[in-house]
Amino acid sequence: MVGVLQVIGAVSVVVCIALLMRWRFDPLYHIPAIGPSSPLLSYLGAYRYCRNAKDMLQEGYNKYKVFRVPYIDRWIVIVSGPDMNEELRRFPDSHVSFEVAASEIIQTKYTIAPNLHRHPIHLPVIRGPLTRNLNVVFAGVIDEIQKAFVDVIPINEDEWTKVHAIKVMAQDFRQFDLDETSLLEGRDPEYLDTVVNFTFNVTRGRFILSFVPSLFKSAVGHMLPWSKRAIRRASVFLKPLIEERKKKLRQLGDDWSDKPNDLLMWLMDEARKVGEDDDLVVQSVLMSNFAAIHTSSHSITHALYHLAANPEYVQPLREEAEFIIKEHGWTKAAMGKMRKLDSFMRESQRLNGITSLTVMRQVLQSITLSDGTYIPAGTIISASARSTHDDKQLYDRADEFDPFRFSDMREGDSEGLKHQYVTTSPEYVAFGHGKHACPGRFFAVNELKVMMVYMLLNFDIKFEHEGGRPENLNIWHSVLPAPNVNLMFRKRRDVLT
Ligand code: HEM
Repeated sequence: MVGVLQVIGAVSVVVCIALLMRWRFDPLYHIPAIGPSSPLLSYLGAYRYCRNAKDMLQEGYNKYKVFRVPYIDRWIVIVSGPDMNEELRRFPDSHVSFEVAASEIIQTKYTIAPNLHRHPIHLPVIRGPLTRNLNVVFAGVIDEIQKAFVDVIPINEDEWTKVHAIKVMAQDFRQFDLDETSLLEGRDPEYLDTVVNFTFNVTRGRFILSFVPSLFKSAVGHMLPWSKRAIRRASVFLKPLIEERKKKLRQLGDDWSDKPNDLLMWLMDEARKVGEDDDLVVQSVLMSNFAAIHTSSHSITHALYHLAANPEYVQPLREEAEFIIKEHGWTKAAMGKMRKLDSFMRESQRLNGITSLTVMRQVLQSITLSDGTYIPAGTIISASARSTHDDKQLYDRADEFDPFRFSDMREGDSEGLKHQYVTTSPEYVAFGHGKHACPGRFFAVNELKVMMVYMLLNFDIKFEHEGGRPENLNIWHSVLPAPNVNLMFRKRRDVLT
């Protein structure tokens, strides 16, 4: 018995020494940690970061130029302030990589699809044809939005109708999910659910993998069922459509005069360029929707919460929208002219960006930052969007929602474009900044504006229960609109009661 206890004691001592050595000789040891950094205790810090990332990031931002926060299974190094944000985005792809960081954080290979990890064809499509064809896509989007609203917000003539904002906005976005599949006869509910639930399943898979040691990640990752199931289900709907288009391509080639100009066709073209088949097209439709649906639905929900909390802003926004639409119709040009709305949306996103961390990169070759901090290869490094946007040196009354702060800045300003919703800068990183800033933002901004204008012009909106704007929910660095909140919609009357 004594012998067994001695062995257990000796093993425990060896494990403790090994953990202490690993901690002491961790190449990130010299970077200040927020929360405890010692072995095991750092998990308490990770638990706190999960619930309270905002405060921990703010603490680091106030104290240090470079610091680290504990994520589930690793440390993330954070830089503070616009000058460091700018420095980070300037590192070349040979030294730091957005793709590797994203795929490490999301575990793309297992939670989305291995093929997509090798051939991210959605990127050139979103950057290229989707953005170039915004005018063409725009007409379809307006049509779809109008149809979608009739489906998801059934309004009674004179009564208030209860609407669960997050759910309804996500439903709305799935109904015009960037490709002709949304126009499939009857908008098949199974396909639409597959698209929307995909995000949830990616998050679930990622969460499970975070508890799996690196050595076993591949084995466990390959066993996760959800992305395979989603790809199978989406294939049932997409593959016949893809096949039909391929047949036409074979028959007509360049003479196909009414070749569709939509996401599905652009993805098919891109897959052909990299020598891949229909599976990659299906995966990239899902990936595009993954990138688009929840980001957009959360952003608009945040903005609606501000509108419901501050009904005094409804009138100026309505007046602007009515005036501009009268002159320019429901066009992309009209959306571009709505500066107050643009500012309202940008300000909502300044305070409620979908993530507290942006400009995230994985270091491929060790780098040294301008303050002398050495960052070894393999580290994930990021800017703190949350704290940058709360910085009182950058924004007057930074903690207040001031909806027209950006349109006021644009008044008579030769740098007007600098303050529009799509523009990124070291001070405004809600869409990231630099080469890997969100490529879908040009599409998203127009889409969100059309939805806001539609709601402003057709509905009165208030919270089900009074008491102001509900607090956001922060889980790790994700910033979600308060769940379980109902908004009340009513057919618009000119005077709000
Ligand atoms: C308001 C809505 C949206 C928000 C707030 C948003 C935000 C972001 C952010 C913060 C990033 C990471 C950038 C970084 O950290 O440097 C990102 C990347 C990305 N977004 Fe968006 N996004 C939105 C809508 C969309 C839409 C509609 C699409 C697709 C049409 C899209 C496609 C992407 C893609 C593909 C990336 C990865 C870029 C890359 O790999 O270089 N996003 N987005």
